[in-house]
Amino acid sequence: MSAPSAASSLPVAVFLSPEPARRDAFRHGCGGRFLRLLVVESAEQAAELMASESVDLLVLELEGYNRGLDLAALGQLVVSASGHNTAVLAVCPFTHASWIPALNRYGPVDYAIAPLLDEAMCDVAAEHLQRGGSAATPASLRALLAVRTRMQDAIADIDDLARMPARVCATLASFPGVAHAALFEMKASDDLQLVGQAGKDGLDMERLLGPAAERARSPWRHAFPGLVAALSGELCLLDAPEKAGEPELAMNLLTQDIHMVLGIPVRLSGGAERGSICLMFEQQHWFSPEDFATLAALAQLAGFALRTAEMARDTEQLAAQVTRLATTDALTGVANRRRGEELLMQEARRARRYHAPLALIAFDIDRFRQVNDRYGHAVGDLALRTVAAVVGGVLRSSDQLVRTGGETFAVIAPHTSAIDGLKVAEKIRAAVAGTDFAGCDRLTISAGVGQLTGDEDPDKLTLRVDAALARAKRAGRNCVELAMS
Ligand SMILES: Nc1nc2c(ncn2[C@@H]2O[C@H](COP(=O)(O)OP(=O)(O)OP(=O)(O)O)[C@@H](O)[C@H]2O)c(=O)[nH]1
Repeated sequence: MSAPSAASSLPVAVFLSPEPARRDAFRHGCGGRFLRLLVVESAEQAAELMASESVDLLVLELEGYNRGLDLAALGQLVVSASGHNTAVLAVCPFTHASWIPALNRYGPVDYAIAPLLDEAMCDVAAEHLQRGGSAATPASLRALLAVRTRMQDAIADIDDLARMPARVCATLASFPGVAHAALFEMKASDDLQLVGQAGKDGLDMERLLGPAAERARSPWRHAFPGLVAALSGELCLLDAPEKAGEPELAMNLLTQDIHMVLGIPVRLSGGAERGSICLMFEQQHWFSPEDFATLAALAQLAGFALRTAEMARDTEQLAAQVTRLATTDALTGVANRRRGEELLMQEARRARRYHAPLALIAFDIDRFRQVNDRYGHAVGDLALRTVAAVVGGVLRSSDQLVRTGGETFAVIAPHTSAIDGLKVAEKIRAAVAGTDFAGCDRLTISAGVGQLTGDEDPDKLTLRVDAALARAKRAGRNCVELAMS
């Protein structure tokens, strides 16, 4: 690029905007600053001009492209500008900052963040030309690369997945100039959750943005970069809070000494799920193309971290569900036989340790075969569910009801002696006898009750209680028998 040699020979500039009003405004406001200022409406016109005469500066006014940017056409223009030694300045709307790294892939492009007042725009263009574009800042890139390495370490610690989002934020907040880092995740179409934050004391994203429930519908969703990036999937760079057009938001940020906010979209899976990284800076910071590439890599890592944490949560839930299925009787919802055996072993150990009594009750529905035979299996099933519900309703919360077989159940009753166990069994018998069963006659149960003795094996107690239950059947049913010791 050829810098202006003297004030008398101001450089030649081309200003490209699809919007006539913007072209007029720039021509009137900034025309006097250039030896020649040519305004054009399309990339083709700009390319023709650059081919026919020497152009020092090409200003791409991207605000007019909100409804769709022809990246390939503008990219070709950047390629041609770099071939002609023409400096390129993109004036990019803050909500579409991803256009900057996208254009950077075609060649060197400096940027300014819009909206800009006309006067400020002329100053930026002139400044840009005088300093010969923005120099890359290796120190900032080094710092960003160091953050990336620390982020990889933070993610590699899979032993503490629940704290991963917080670790990721703490790592992001260590980038020089970042006062606060936050991670947002879309949990549903209107549920944007703050999953982690770290930074300067007193800076709290919840307080800044208000209640989580309204975040995705907040009027600031078009203004605050963390929200814009998560909701639209666009890189959003607000380099001055007042540019967002939300005075209250600007005041909140400036009160906290925040002068720049960057929102980087985060992809959570191949689909539409997404989130964002939100970095708040105390000072403005210029990003080189390498910086943008590193920020994109950080967003990928953050996406991986969130996905991993989510997968860990899913696996935990799945494991809990498998355990529940493996230990629960599908028909009645009470503990199944296998779980019952485990519970009895556990309670026997506890009873011994604390020298507390433990009672076991086994009960069986009387002549249940007749229910099935007369009314059908479906009515029988419903009766079994009703028995489980009725008995569950008369037990203490510390008692465990178990379905040990087809129409046989057991109750493990901690801190319960044989005498008290007899009372519980009697309560069960009376409750079942007093219940109306849908679709069939009244039902009764027979029960056997026993108390764990000394160092008795729980299996032995089960045998004694089953024998007592058999005696209750022989005694005419609808009664309770105490197990012999
Ligand atoms: N509907 C239904 N019936 C079941 C289920 N499991 C076992 N049964 C039935 O329960 C009945 C048990 O019959 P028996 O063992 O002869 O005992 P009973 O008819 O209750 O007679 P007593 O126990 O001697 O009073 C059988 O008809 C089984 O088919 C089940 O899950 N659903």
